[in-house]
Amino acid sequence: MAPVPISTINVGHIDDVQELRRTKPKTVPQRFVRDMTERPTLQTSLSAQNSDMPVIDFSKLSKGSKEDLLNELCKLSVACQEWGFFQVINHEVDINLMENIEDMSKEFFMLPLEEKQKYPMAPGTVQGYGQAFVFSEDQKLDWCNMFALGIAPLYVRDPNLWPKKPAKLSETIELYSRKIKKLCQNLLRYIALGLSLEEDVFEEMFGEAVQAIRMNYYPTCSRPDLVLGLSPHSDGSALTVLQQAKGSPVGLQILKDSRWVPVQPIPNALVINIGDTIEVLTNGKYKSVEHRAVAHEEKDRLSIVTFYAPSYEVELGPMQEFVDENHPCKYRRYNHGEYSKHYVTNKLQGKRTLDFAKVEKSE
Ligand SMILES: O=C(O)CCC(=O)C(=O)O
Ligand SMILES: [Fe+2]
Repeated sequence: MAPVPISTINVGHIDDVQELRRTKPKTVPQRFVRDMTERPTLQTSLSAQNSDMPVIDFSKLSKGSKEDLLNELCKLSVACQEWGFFQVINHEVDINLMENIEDMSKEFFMLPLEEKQKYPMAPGTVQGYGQAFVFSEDQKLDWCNMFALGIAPLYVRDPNLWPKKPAKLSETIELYSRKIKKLCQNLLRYIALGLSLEEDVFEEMFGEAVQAIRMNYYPTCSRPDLVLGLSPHSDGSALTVLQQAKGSPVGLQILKDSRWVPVQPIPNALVINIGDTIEVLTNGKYKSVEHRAVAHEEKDRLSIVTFYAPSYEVELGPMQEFVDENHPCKYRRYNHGEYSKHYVTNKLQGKRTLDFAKVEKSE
């Protein structure tokens, strides 16, 4: 994703959260303390209640009877309309591979700071080790360390940022990303079928898809009630695939009916969410839902997140199938590369990133 001119950015000193935790375990610097309205303990956040987020059985889509397929497509469609999120089980991504990437990512985050800082995330960029989307000194920081890499096409890669330690992490990321790509391609096919579209419509439209990976490591926090692990946002992708490491506490929350609903991890499942691209293409029928992560007092948490999006050259807008007199066109057409630039620079303004493409209502 295109960087903002670095000369224009002053982000001040950004504490490394793991170091902060190690050296001053009781301290939460002011820059991490959220305004009252953003804190996770407000009445608006549900904690006791489990979410009923739909669970899709991938094997029923790929290998089931015709009846299984139709039932599961129907569930998938409801999930995308009402939740924008679902968990997928029996997804054909090898469990050992998932464990390997988890273990190695944890090992990476446990390395000394000097080692991790060999791959720095420069202000205004979104690849490398550090905090993404920090653009100003006044901005609140997330209680999180991130390590992000562009995966595909090859031109989005920065080879200097691919880690040398642990020895097999880079190789594992490569293999994992190929399997997740396959899953995204398949899910997009089923999403198309569930919308009564040709099954290859998204793949053909997207061209050479852009794929990126981000590991989010949330250290424990002495005051999880004051901070956020990750600020509220919707994803700028078409689809996002999120793996929660084994033993992770509940951390992801999604905004549903104006309440923050926690996502209960299901062992070996992957969490999938609809990103902004699919919301635009379906003219808002499928939702790119806001979500955030909260910190935890006793348990650290790791998530491994893949973003799958169209090629930057692609022009996007609502498909004609989703626009009629009852469903007026909500989004204008735009270039996905331009949108991606906007996404990176605009997250700090607390606006929905899709406002970029909203069609103004004329009275
Ligand atoms: O760690 C999580 O659960 C959320 C991650 C996420 O939303 C993201 O990386 O975009
Ligand atoms: Fe996200």
